Amino acid sequence: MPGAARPRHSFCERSFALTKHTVAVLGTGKMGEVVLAGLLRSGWPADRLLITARRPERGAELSGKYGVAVVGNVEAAARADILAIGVKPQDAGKLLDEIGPALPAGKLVVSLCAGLPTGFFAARLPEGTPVIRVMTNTPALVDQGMTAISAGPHATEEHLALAEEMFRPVGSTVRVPESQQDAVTALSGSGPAYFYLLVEAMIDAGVLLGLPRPVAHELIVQTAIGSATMLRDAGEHPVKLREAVTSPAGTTAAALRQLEIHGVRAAMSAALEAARDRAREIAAQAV
Ligand SMILES: NC(=O)C1=CN([C@@H]2O[C@H](COP(=O)(O)OP(=O)(O)OC[C@H]3O[C@@H](n4cnc5c(N)ncnc54)[C@H](OP(=O)(O)O)[C@@H]3O)[C@@H](O)[C@H]2O)C=CC1
Ligand SMILES: O=C(O)[C@@H]1CCC=N1
Repeated sequence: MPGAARPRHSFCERSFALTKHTVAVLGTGKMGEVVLAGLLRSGWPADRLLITARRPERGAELSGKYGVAVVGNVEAAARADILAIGVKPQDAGKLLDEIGPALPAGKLVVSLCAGLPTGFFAARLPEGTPVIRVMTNTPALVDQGMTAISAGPHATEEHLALAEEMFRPVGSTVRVPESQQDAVTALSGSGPAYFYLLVEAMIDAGVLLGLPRPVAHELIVQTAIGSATMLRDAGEHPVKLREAVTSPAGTTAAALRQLEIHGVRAAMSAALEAARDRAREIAAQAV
């Protein structure tokens, strides 16, 4: 994971609300680090950030890299205004048992956890604690993240705005009803992995066709970037963009035929359903 780059916005350029808040990331693994690095890149002062880690060596690594204080979960919960929960869903219950009983009033809890409903948090935290559920993704590392935000119990417009302030500097944000979060997780939360798998498969196919691997890699990565940029900027439906590539009786039509024969659409649909179902299962199994 990359270190904190030069801030793109100064702290004073940041909006109103956040300037007075301290954020703690509880459970700073891959996604917690993405959030931490994003906040620092966007100009958040390191002295307004706290992190927790289960393993001391992980804490030391992060504090050396980012210059933020590593504290225990209970201390983080006591000192910070916003608690970003970055542990795996399976570890969330234990963490909440640790911080819940002593959690002072007025904290905002922002869950990054896939599958877990906000009710899971509310049931383990003092009555009245506002909870927000977000589903972000790893491209936030390069400020191209996609973050969907849902209000849970006691979360007000101000809390939603705070969550947006946290994630907007690292990509796009959208508000969705919490009932849509498992589908969001299947699409954009896990989505980067699908693209990486496709790219990997295309590179391998290029090698099979006789291209040197570095050449195949460069060809496909740039093609992915170009295609993604057109999807975002061309204002055209993906079908139109695909049709523009597909010459009559040409190479693309021959390839697309094979993709259809091999069930690429059905595979995508089944994959996303499986991800959605797994999110539901995680929630059902959470203790
Ligand atoms: N990876 C992704 O692309 C995405 C992940 N998410 C969500 O983000 C969350 C984290 O996922 P990810 O970053 O991949 O997982 P990681 O395992 O990388 O991160 C979880 C971290 O939490 C630490 N941890 C566990 N329990 C505690 C505790 N009690 N106190 C302090 N730290 C603790 C773990 O420590 P240790 O190192 O010892 O295991 C680990 O470093 C999950 O809930 C996941 O659903 C959401 C969107 C995308
Ligand atoms: O695989 C997972 O469970 C997490 C949630 C979305 C992306 N990674």
